[in-house]
Amino acid sequence: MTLTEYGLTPARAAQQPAGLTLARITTQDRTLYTAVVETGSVRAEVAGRLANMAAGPEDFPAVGDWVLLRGTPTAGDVAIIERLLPRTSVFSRVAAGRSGTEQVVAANVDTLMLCMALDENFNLRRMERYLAVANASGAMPAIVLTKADKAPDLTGQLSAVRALSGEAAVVFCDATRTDGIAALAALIDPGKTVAFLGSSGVGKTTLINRLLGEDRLATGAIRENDAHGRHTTTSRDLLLLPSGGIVIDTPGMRALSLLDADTETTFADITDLAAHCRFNDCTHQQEPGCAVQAAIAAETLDPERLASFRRLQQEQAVNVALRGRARERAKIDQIFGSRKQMKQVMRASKQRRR
Ligand SMILES: Nc1nc2c(ncn2[C@@H]2O[C@H](COP(=O)(O)OP(=O)(O)OP(=O)(O)O)[C@@H](O)[C@H]2O)c(=O)[nH]1
Ligand SMILES: [Zn+2]
Repeated sequence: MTLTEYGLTPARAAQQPAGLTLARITTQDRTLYTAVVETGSVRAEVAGRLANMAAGPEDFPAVGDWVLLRGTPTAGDVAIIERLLPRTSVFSRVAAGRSGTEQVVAANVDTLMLCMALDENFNLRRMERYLAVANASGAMPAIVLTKADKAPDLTGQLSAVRALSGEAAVVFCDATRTDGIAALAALIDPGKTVAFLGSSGVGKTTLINRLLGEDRLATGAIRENDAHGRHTTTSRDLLLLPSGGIVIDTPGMRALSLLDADTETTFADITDLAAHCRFNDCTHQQEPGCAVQAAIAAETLDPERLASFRRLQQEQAVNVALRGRARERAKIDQIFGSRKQMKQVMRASKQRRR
């Protein structure tokens, strides 16, 4: 086993200072991690406080992260995580409990496979939402249309998706055929990390199993769900594919809540049009000289796409506000223990100054 198989690049390798060992997190169970080093797997825990840690839960390692371990642990050791290396991409969700608290579920995904079935669940607005999330994450989006055997109008559906895909590759799969996922497999380069996003039942497990090779893992063996539908087997969060790719498969990754969205990139056609509106602050509703409304009148822009753009923008604004507040709370808790204690500290320091 070598770290290159786990996606180590020369640029990452250069980030290893003397006395510390580079490792990639493969599983996480609360504060206990498994990580791979050059000689194999180690169990790892975070040092009391990460050297470069700011404050929030987003600063803790997650599956896919590159970290630096204290000393030179080898396979089977229990290691201490000293530092978290910068991420190329990050996926978060709102943690259960306190509203707005961010929880990182995966990091350093190169390509995010946005999965949608071509059957009756096909929905272009949902794909726009996935694209907005992917475009904000730092990972490259790719669109994977599943269940091609159930497509009522494959050609029409493909061109509708291509019209909104931007830079993302678009492939379709039919898992009922032996060669049905070749186009997907071709998107996964050796040493690159991918993850699958899509609603329940679109066929993500089926695709991952196919990529792993059927003889290696039978369906159902990858994920042993408990009564709450969560993984009980956490040892399969980061998987090596026989073809040399890496798949991150965590439950939080599969159904993403919209924490970050990049509507500018995702709706580049609309933002380009808006640049030609007469008024800088045009809301594209009934202003004169609105280039967006003109495109709708000319039937070159789908009004539903404009509605989708608006909806995502509004949701994003709310999320940004919520997140700002949650981050502030987390910082206060970390520094002072609680808001109440912070107030006491402030009062005391005010009195001292008098
Ligand atoms: N007809 C058809 N059925 C498929 C195809 N791919 C998957 N299925 C079926 O769709 C169902 C759901 O597939 P899964 O792979 O479990 O879906 P999933 O996205 O992993 O679902 P969750 O685990 O709930 O997230 C299964 O019954 C599969 O056999 C396909 O290409 N064509
Ligand atoms: Zn306008």
